[in-house]
Amino acid sequence: MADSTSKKLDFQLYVITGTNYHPGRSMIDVIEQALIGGADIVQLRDKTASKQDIRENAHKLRQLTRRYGVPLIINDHIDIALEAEADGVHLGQDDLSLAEARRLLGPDRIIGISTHSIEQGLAAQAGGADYIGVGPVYPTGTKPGRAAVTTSYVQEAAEQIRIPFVAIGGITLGNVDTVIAAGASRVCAVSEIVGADDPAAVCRAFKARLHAAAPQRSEVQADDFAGTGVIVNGVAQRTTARTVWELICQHRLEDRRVVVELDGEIVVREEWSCTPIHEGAAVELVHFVGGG
Ligand SMILES: Cc1ncc(COP(=O)(O)OP(=O)(O)O)c(N)n1
Ligand SMILES: Cc1ncsc1CCOP(=O)(O)O
Ligand SMILES: [Mg+2]
Repeated sequence: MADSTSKKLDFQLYVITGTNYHPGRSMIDVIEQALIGGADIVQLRDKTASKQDIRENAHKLRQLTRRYGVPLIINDHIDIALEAEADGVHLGQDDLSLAEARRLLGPDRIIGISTHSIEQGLAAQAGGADYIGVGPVYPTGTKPGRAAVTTSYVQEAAEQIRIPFVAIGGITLGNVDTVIAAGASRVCAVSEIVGADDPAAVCRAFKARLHAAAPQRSEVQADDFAGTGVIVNGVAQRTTARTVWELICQHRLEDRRVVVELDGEIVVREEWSCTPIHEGAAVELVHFVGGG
């Protein structure tokens, strides 16, 4: 079975594989770095490998994403998604139709649809897509020959689309603030993340920007979730943070030097985004002020 028992899609940072961007490094290592940095959802996309290789990578990614409690989406191949027990598929305008995909996948699996105009976005929403891709926002070598939709479509999507939409295409740390300002609260990147020397650091930086733009997002969306009771620096409180990293962001400490102790044990920085916050957790967030 896929891991998502409900399809409540709660993500900000979507990472897609792109092995051509990291010669000499394994796809699993690079994606694990992205997960350590806080990527919330992973897509396996490989337009050149044999079906057998994609199948094997799907199984490896399924194991990895399961360890991090993160959904796995397979690009294009419904049969591989089912076989690898992925959480869903991503399909483009020229791929299998949404109706046929839903028939094959059933109601519980996630279906994401690429859209390049507000008309396509509204059609995918009406047809039962779980999320839509909005892009490419900027021209990108990862999808050569596809015209950019620009931030105008991001703005239209923010005004009119009621299911989650994710901005994709040429998004970097240099332009993500513009994309967020246009109305995106979720972004997806390939080359900027998997081509980086330090994918974890790039993901942390993306998450900090997304969180700075919408610090209340999870509180607003979590209408059926009153939060986890925790004690932070001796103060009892409820938090919607799912991980140590999210808690740090909620306390606006993401850009500070912080030492974290959870139930008396130090949590090293590399583990912040994969360390869950549990009910009753005692957390010490020690940050250093000024000087060095
Ligand atoms: C999140 C997301 N958005 C868009 C795409 C592109 O899908 P598609 O248009 O089918 O193109 P290919 O990826 O198959 O080349 C995507 N994969 N993911
Ligand atoms: C698959 C896809 N679909 C629209 S843009 C894109 C590629 C995004 O890659 P990058 O983040 O490297 O521009
Ligand atoms: Mg496709």
